[in-house]
Amino acid sequence: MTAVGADGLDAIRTDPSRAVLGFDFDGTLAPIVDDPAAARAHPGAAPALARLAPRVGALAIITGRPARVAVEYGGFEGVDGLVVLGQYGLERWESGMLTEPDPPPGIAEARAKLPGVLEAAGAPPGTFVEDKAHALVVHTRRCAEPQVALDRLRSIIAALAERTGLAVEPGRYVLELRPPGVDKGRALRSLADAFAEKRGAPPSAVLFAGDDLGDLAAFDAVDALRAEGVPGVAVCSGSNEVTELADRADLVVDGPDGVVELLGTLLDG
Ligand SMILES: O=P(O)(O)OC[C@H]1O[C@H](O[C@H]2O[C@H](CO)[C@@H](O)[C@H](O)[C@H]2O)[C@H](O)[C@@H](O)[C@@H]1O
Repeated sequence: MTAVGADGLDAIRTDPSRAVLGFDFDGTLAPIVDDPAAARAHPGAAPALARLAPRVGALAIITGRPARVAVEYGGFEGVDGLVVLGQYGLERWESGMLTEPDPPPGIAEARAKLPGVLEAAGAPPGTFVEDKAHALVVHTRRCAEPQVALDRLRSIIAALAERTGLAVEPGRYVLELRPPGVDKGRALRSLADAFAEKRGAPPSAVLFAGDDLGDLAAFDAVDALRAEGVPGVAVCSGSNEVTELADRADLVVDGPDGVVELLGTLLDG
């Protein structure tokens, strides 16, 4: 644990009612599995979030998943006060209400071209596409050599993104084509700013926990808030697939088991 991270945790425990907490879903609250449709939150996640929600300033899941999917797979429907920011902040779910924009026009073109592009690139057996309406995700986890497959597809997915006005979000054996202009850092920042506006004072502390490259933007937001005087903690849900987050984190825990254990200690003031 870094010294500034320990200060951030102390600040949360001292004044939880003004703390802003954000959690990634896959790999952080839900163990990674081969089939994205089979992912489910750790059984302790929803109960721990339900205990925290009424006691903290803001509590959010910030995920690449569609918000409705995260709510369903997480079992978060009954967690009063929880906000789910889906598709990297494009969508907002709160108290059963979902707000989402129309999909960007480039998605339809990318959807039409992607099968041909994958075939022309010689995408290995096991490669498949997850269609999230606002984004398309190319998965290689089920290939015989997932990293080799991902590396083979990187440049053609980047070229397709360029042609269709989309951004590429790389992740754990995935390359995602998604709308530009959103990321988890902006999403976390918007939560902190909304809290400050509503309460007339900045949060007492901010925490974000994640496991994948898309979570680094939220770590950047924790750093930026810290530079403005808000104590912060960046938590890495550790895995042997991604090392970049552990290098940047204040605290590394043992995957979703470790994250759920941490959730249970955040009110131990
Ligand atoms: O922001 P997150 O909540 O971490 O979502 C990011 C992507 O996660 C999903 O893929 C990851 O989890 C799958 C299920 O465990 C796994 O099979 C895959 O290899 C992982 O990359 C999801 O399918 C994507 O749509 C999300 O963007």
